[in-house]
Amino acid sequence: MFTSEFEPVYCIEGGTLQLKCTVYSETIDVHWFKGDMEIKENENIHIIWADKTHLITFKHAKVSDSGQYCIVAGKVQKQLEVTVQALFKCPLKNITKMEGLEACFECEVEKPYPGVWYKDGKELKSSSNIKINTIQESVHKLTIFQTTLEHKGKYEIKINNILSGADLDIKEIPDAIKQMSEHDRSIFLEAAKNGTAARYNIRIILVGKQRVGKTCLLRRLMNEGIEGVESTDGINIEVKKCKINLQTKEWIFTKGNESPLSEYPNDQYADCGFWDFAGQKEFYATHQTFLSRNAIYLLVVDVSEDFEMNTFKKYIDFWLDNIHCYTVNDTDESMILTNDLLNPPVIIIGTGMDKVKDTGKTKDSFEKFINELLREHPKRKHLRQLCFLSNTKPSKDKKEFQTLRSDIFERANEIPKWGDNLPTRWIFLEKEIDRLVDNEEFVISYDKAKSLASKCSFSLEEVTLELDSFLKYEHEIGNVIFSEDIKSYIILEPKWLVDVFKCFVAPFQFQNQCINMHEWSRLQSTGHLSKMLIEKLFTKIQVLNLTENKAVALEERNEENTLALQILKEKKTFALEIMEKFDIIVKPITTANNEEYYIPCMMEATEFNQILKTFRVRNKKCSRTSWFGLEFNFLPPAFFNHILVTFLKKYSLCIVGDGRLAIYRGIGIFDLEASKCHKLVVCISEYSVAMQVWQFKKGERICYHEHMKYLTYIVDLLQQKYRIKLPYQCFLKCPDGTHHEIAERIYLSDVAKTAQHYCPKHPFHTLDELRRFWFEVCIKSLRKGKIKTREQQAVLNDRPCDTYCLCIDFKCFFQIIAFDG
Ligand SMILES: Nc1nc2c(ncn2[C@@H]2O[C@H](COP(=O)(O)OP(=O)(O)OP(=O)(O)O)[C@@H](O)[C@H]2O)c(=O)[nH]1
Repeated sequence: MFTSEFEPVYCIEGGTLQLKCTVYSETIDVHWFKGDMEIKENENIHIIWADKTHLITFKHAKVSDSGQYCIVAGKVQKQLEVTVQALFKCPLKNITKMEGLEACFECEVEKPYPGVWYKDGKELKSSSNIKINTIQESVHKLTIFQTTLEHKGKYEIKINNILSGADLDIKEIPDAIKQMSEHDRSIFLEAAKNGTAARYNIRIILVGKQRVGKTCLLRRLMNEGIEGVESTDGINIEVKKCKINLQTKEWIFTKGNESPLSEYPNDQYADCGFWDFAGQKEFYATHQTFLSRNAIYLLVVDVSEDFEMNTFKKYIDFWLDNIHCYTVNDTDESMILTNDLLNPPVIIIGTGMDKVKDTGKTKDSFEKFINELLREHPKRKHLRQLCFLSNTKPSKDKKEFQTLRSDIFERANEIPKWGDNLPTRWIFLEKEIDRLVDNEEFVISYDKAKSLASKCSFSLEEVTLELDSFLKYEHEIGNVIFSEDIKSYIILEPKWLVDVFKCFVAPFQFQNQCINMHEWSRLQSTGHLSKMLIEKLFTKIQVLNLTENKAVALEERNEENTLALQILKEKKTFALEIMEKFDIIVKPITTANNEEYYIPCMMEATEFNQILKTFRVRNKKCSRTSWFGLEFNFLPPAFFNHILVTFLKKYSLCIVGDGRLAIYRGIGIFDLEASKCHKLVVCISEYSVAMQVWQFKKGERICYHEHMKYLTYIVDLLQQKYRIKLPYQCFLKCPDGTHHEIAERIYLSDVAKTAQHYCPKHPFHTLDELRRFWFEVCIKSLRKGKIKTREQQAVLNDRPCDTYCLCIDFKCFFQIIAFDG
């Protein structure tokens, strides 16, 4: 029947596929089959014959055209093997890259054809950031040099009418990395070249007044009972005990000695950590270190209390202010959710519902109360919802806590970029650190961290550089505590630092091991922290608890213990250094080169009048300058310390008669020069810092401008360092006035309006009188027209007085005008 041979046919996808046969007579009908199906003509398939020759043509062959074909002529059939080879030897592959890195799509084709690239259906051309090229005509490449989030999308290449496509996913650089230096960012990107993975963290911070039920609420959230709950000493941190399934939103807890949750994959489960802050005020000086901008805050209040009580309002205001200062400025995108919402989110939880008679009424009046309290204040924008419950008498199925868990998860989702994409090797190192923490190794040496980093394939030549960037990132997000200037040790578990802090900063109820020590009462009155007291206070932490006697005994026994002892000593020194770093303790500068530690936040308050008496300030031979001060909308308690400690590190403290240093709670008195006739007094009260100079030499007209400038400088610097915003305004006050009372303050933003100010102690003060101690240019000379340029007149007449402050230095005058404009 057939007069032709049937050889296997081969063709490349997109090309023309032709199958041919000849039969012995023109009258014979030929039918083409693939499998059982007869092939019919369509726009891609043509079937023709001429005389004895039959031909079937596939215009654009597809890979699916491959297979066994059957050609039937009368009752005879022949088999024919057809292979259509895919055009793309190597098709495009999906790519996931960290933003900022290079992304390169590549494909290889069987036959050299030109290709056209598309992104989301639109043709792409080469540009400064995009390169399109071909290697030996068969490898097509598309390179995007510096990817941004806009480059995300579907990329395709069309070659000989065949498309190959793949997705480009761009992972955003974690926010914490964006805040770091250019150098750290480039190290991060280098590490990210070897692959990245996502990691989700939720930090839930419970805050509020003491005894309102924070710890009970934490226990309830963790599905535990509330028996035996005691007042919290410091901060109770519960981490690595809870994971949340990102899909099902189920919360998974471990209890007691159950195996840790490390087997749950990071990209499918979020790590959830709880930080329960003690409510006693004494702890506030150290709490700031552990507050975070990347957290969900549960502000707990006992709604069975009288809302109208001043303390009730004060605590809500206080915590919302504390949280609000993380909203750095209005352009910080990560903090602004929408026009009406700011991050970090806050849920107010009203406990004690079992104690109120009419729950409906309580809810209504609490809502009304919050509305009144916050009104139009921007801090209101952190508030997400109010929630009412009882810890002691929950509902039967405890559904209210389940609902709260779901709400918390929803809030976490709202925090932009809450899933951080990290270089895979960084995640490995995080896991190594978790393992150490599971074995209760909370502090490790830098060398040990280095060897762990090498184990996790950190770049060999630059292991310390990459390790430092990694540690800075982990510090920024609150997983570890690391400081580049005290590198000897790294705190892997913030709990350790909380423990160190609470050894020193805690209400007396938690310090009764010191009850019999006169050093303790000395600390309270003078701030002095003796070596013996340090040792005693350290006994509060198990791992640092080794008294000298025990130590010597150990030392005598064997060498290994000597080494252990050495490490222990080093860790104690490190603990002190780190407390110094956080301004909890300080070695003040004195003329006698003081080497002793002081702890200003643990001192009891001293009456200012008492200090005036000690220094005989009311003596005729002493004159006092006006007060210059800054009044803040809100000043976090830790800033109280930071400001005072910064002065203690720069200015030499006065020494009082009995050899005591002139440091008091919130007050430092410093000698400005060797004759000790000029004493700078810095006073920090609730929401203000004020300074005055006591002059024990008459007849001098000195301007203390540089000290005033130093104060504003450090306040601005501290805000930058801690990335919080603390708006303030400058004020002046009569020399005899009290620094902490708001009454009679003359705000610099008002002084341009009047030249004289009423004073209750004296009939009035001229502005010049108050200003001349702090500002070199007095308004009088401006008024008298000694300075005549138009700009200067403008300063005199219209400019807000903050501009005056900056204008005093004539050398700067020109720049300042430009600054204001
Ligand atoms: N009736 C009632 N009592 C509660 C409720 N929540 C907590 N308590 C009780 O209040 C007391 C203090 O509870 P904690 O959970 O320790 O309070 P806290 O806010 O953590 O206290 P600090 O750690 O000192 O700041 C305990 O005796 C609890 O039993 C509640 O909803 N109703």
